[in-house]
Amino acid sequence: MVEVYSYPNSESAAYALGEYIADAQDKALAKNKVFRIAISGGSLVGALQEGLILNKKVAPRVKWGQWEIYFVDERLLPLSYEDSNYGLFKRKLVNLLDPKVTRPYIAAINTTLLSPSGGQDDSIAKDYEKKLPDHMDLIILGCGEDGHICSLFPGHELLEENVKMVANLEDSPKLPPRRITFTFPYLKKATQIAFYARGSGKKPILKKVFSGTATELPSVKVNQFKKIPVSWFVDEAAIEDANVKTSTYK
Ligand SMILES: O=C(O)[C@H](O)[C@@H](O)[C@H](O)[C@H](O)COP(=O)(O)O
Repeated sequence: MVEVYSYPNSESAAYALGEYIADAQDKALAKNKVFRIAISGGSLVGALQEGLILNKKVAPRVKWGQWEIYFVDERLLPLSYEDSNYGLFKRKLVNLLDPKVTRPYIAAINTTLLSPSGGQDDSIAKDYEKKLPDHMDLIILGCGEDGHICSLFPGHELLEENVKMVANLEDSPKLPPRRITFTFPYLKKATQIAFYARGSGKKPILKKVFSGTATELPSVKVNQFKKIPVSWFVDEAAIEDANVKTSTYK
């Protein structure tokens, strides 16, 4: 079941996403001691800053010390590099937290396995897979202008991967080229999944995603997951050409 929550601008979409995440946290913590969430890179990280820190209604609800944070994909670079999703998340969120706040566990790639040749990239993927819980309470995805999610790109052989939960690739069309990524078998284990997409640049792809015919797109394959609630948080600029019923969260 897919819900599309649309807002006048990207900030209000991010604020609503923050409330949805806090609700998912509360649901998970009612059953377990930890909230296991996997996030994407890109514009989502800024939205998480808005929705979980700047959003003063949600910020006090976030129990960071009980969070385990994973990345649905990661670029195979040192964590301090501009393009590292881990580095971006630390800079944009964790470093902004009050020093008194207990820090979340954040699963980084094993950088001792990094090499210029990429000779151990498959070991980085295997090592990351070992860090993963059986499933995530929540996975938050972005949607690329080509409809990719994580580092799963339209037409790429990794879309057919049905054994590995985390795979590596060296030919990402979105730079940098060497990455690890969740695969569909792992995405399908999530309790719930949300997307965040903003801006007029996403208008063409969201029109395709909700056209009912673009079944080959990775983001559409997620919409078709059985038994996993999928929620999109979008701004009007991104969704206005899509033929889909929208509402607002809660
Ligand atoms: O590491 C990555 O590159 C992201 O995980 C990637 O999957 C992202 O979510 C999409 O490319 C959308 O990015 P934007 O939201 O910035 O367009």
